[in-house]
Formats: sequence, C-alpha cells, structure tokens
Amino acid sequence: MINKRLVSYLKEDKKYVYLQVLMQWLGLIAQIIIVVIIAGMVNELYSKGKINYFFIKIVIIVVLILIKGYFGKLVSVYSFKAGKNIKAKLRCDIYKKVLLLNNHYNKIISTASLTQLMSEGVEQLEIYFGKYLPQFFYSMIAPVTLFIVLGQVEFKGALVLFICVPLIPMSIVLVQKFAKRLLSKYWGLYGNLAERFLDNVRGLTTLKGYRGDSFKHVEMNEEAQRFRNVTMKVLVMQLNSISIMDLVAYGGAALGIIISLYSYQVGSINLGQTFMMIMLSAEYFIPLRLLGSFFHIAMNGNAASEKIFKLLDVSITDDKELEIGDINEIEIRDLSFGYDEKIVLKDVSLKINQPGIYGIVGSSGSGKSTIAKLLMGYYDNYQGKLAYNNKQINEIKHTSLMKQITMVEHDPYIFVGTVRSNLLDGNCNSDDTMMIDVLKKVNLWNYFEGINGLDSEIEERGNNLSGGQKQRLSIARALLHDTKVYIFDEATSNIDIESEEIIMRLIYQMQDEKIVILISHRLASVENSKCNYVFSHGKLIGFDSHDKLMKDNKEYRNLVNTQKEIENYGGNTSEKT
Ligand SMILES: Nc1ncnc2c1ncn2[C@@H]1O[C@H](COP(=O)(O)OP(=O)(O)OP(=O)(O)O)[C@@H](O)[C@H]1O
Repeated sequence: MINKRLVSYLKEDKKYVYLQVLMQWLGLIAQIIIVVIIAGMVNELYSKGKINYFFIKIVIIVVLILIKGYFGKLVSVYSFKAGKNIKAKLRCDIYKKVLLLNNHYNKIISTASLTQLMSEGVEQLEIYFGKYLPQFFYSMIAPVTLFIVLGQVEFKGALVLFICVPLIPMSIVLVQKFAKRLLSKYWGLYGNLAERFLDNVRGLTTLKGYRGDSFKHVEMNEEAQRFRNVTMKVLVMQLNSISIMDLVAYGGAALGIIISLYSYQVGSINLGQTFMMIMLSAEYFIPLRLLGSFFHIAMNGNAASEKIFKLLDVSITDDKELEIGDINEIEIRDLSFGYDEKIVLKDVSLKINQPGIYGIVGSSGSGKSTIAKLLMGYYDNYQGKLAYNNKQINEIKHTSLMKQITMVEHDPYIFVGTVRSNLLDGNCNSDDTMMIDVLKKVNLWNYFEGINGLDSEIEERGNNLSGGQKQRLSIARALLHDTKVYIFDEATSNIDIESEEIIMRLIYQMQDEKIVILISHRLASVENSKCNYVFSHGKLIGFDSHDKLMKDNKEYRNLVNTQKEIENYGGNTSEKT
C-alpha cells in the first residue's frame, strides 16, 4: 500500500506529511471535545431541564469549530507543499534522463507517452503524496484515538466498531493486485492512443495527400475504443471497491449505533453517552473510507510512477570524468557496433589528425550515419577504439564533448520562436553583429531583414521557411557554435541548388581550420576533399583522394558513375519537358 521508492523522493518534505497527520488528528480531538460538551449539555437538559454556563459552552463550541476549520486549512496547505517539490523533482529527473539518453530515448518510451507521464502522470502523484500518504497514517491513528475515548464510555460498542475498521483496508488490499494490473494496462493503452494521435497529427498533410485519413480515422477509433473499454473497467473496479467500503463503513457505524442504543435501553449508559456513541461511530470509518477513495487515485499515480522509474532506471549517467579541449585527432581502430544483435559497423579503422574535408561515402545502409552518431557520442556500447585526442569517446563527459563537435543533419530541428532564439541555441553568447554576420554568410540576412530582422517569427519546426532556408538557418546556428569538428550528414540533400551551393562553399571555407566530416550521397561534393572513406556493408573498403579512388576503388567508381547516370537522367528528362 506504500510505495517505498516513491516515499524516498519525499526527503525533507516528509515533514509536511507528518504535519498534515498532526493537523488532522488535532482536528479530530477538537471534534471529540465538541461532542463531549454537547453530550454533557444533553445530559443536563434531560436530567435538570436546564444547561449550566450555556453561553460559555456555546462560545467554546464555536471557538473549537473555528480551530477545527483552521486545522483543515493547514491540512490543505501542507498537502500542497508535500506534492509541490516532488512534482518538480520528478519532472526535472525525467528531463535530465531524456537529455542523457539523447535521441535514442525513443527506444524506451515514445514521445507521446513521455509527454503524458511528465504532465498527467506526475500530476497524479500529487494526490499520492499530498492526500493518500497522510491519510494512510491518519486512518491508523484516528480509530485508535476514538477507541481510547469511546472505550471509556461504552467498551463493548467501541470494541465492535474497532474490530470492523480493518475490513476497509482488507478490501483495499484485496483489490490492489487486480487494480495494479488493470492500471498498468490503462497507462499502456493511453500511451498507445496518444502516440498514434501525435503521429497522425504530425503526418496529417501526408495522410491527406494519400487520402489515407479515413483509414487512419478507423484505426484511431479502434484504438480509442480499446482505451474506452479499459477506462470503463477501471471505473467499474473503483465503483465496486468504493461500494464495498461504503457498505463496511455505514454498516459498521449502524452496528455501533444499534449497540449503543441497546446499552442505553438496558441502562448501562446515559443519554449523553449514547449521543457521543452515535455522533462518533461514523468517525471511526470516515478516515479509512476516504483513504479508499484516495487509494484509487494514488494507484493511478503509482502505475504512472512505475513507467517513470522504468525510464529513470535506464543506466545512462553522465558521470564520465574526462574533459576534452580542442580536438586535433580522431582515431578509430577496429571499431565494431550494432544497434541490437545485428552488426552495422565491422572492424573500421581510420585516423584524422589534420584540418580538412573528409568525405564518408557508400551505398545506402552502409553505416555512414552510424559513424556520425558514434562520433557524436550518442552510443557508448561500441567495441574497439573510438577516440578524440586519444581519449575514448565513451569516457568523455558528454557536455564537454558537445562543446567541441557540431553535427548538421539533413532534417535539422528548427524551434518555434524567432530567428534570434534559434541562433542563440547555437551560442548563447552571440551578439546581434555575430548573428547578422552568419546570416549574411548563409545568404539569409536580406530575407529576414525584410521581415523583422533577428526578431522575425519562426513557426513550429520552421514551417514558415522553405527547406533550403531552414537548412541555411541551421548552418548559421552551427557556425555560431564554432567547434573544431563539424559533421555534415547529408546536410544538402533535398534542398535547392542555390542553398546547396551556399552551404558547400561555406563547408569548403572551413577546411583550413576545422576537421570537417562530410557525409553525402552527392559525390561531386567530395571531389575536392582531402580524403574520402568508402563504406560498404559496414566495412571501410578504401580511403584516398577522389582521383586515386576513381582509379583504384571499384565500389567508389561505381558510386560516382551511378550518381552521374542519375543526374544525367534527371537532366535529360528536364530538357525534354
Ligand atoms: N536506430 C537504429 N536502430 C536499429 N538499426 C538502425 C538504426 N539506425 C540505423 N540502423 C541500421 O543500421 C544500418 C546502417 O544505417 P545508417 O543509417 O548508418 O546507414 P547510411 O549509410 O547512413 O544509410 P543512408 O545513406 O541510407 O542514410 C542500416 O541497416 C539501418 O537499418
């Protein structure tokens, strides 16, 4: 009933849970005193026909009601405080983990599920810490307190009530295992639905283009139906469990009242004592009954927390010690790597220790992008040597590594905001002059100057820019990052000739100072490089200048010739049209 791992998150906020229990308990004491005073008044009225110190007693009752109300308010304040820091801490931990996992967090959790867990999942935990946990402790203390008080009044009745109380937690325990399984399924289906929804919304234009939206509509409906079914099962389970708890609570209270009425009838207690028994019988059960209600919400948070912990438990930490300065050398020796069992790179060896352009070429699926990702430190589980300045990449602190390398991919991420905010992502110390300078280099300044300069709005994923403009903006951002090593992975694919020329010119301007790794299927762009590395089926099958490779490397020659044929084909067709 208590999740120890979740509780360990409380740390110094534990005091808010205890304070809440204390305030609830003091509230109960105030209520008992009120009932005792009223019971005394009832006795007086019945036996003497008048109430002594009536006014003073009424004032005391009113003051006690106000005090009880104040305690209730404090309970809400502490409840909020108990959950507040934990929510922030959990969200922060998840965020840090996703940063560490980099772009392969998707292997563990989908983006949609992640968003759901970080928002709704964490929110549910507020109830766990702020309500369920304090209620759990209070519902142990309250019946004992009442038993001690009412035991003095009518022992038999108090004992019967006390014995009935554990029936509620028993019903909670009984339903717990089933609820756990059901809620885990609920979160799974909820995640699937969100994932599909997000995917469909992202691909809506494509779906419309292929007229596949009606098909996806049916799929979504089916997914939603599955989620509806499991939600209904959860609600039925909660309703049944609450009905059982109600039966125990009200049945138990009724039993207590019957016993006290009987005791009054046989004369073993007076009218005031009977009144006390009747007024306080329900109080035995109310805390546990409330615990039962919170339990269901807490179980939901619990199920979400299991998914959160699964993500947090993935063993990746940036506890690496090594820092790295300017990179002068890249050494790869006997490198092998596979994403799963299938080996993608086999026994690759190469060494780069001078600035210049280094092409990586090969047919589709030969492992070019995988090399780029390994050089970015995205994957640690490689075999062999993969080192900068003779330091293994998987031992270098990720943040230190990211200060020295910049990668530009074919589909760069442009953030919603302004041109300025996107450029500041590359280097937060850039001033306006630096930003305008790089925008001029990529031939974008004239365009943005005509809108709102550096404050020109950029829509989500750069939707208000052309493909070429997006790519040039990402190159401007990369230039501001100003690192010793640059990796361009198909950075000019699918963009207009003008943008391609601008980008290639800028890349070649870097060759005297930077180590530039250029992955490109357009072999014309690596004709003037210092050295080209040819990959085939994950193996490095040759490396040299373009001219030498054309002479000696059949695979390279084939790649160049095939490329030329495709370009000529494109040229012929366009001439015809
Ligand atoms: N995240 C991944 N998980 C599993 N397998 C992957 C992953 N990324 C790539 N692969 C596999 O690794 C192999 C090499 O992929 P890689 O992207 O490195 O090739 P590439 O030479 O860059 O191809 P292309 O020129 O088509 O971009 C392929 O068989 C691919 O299916």
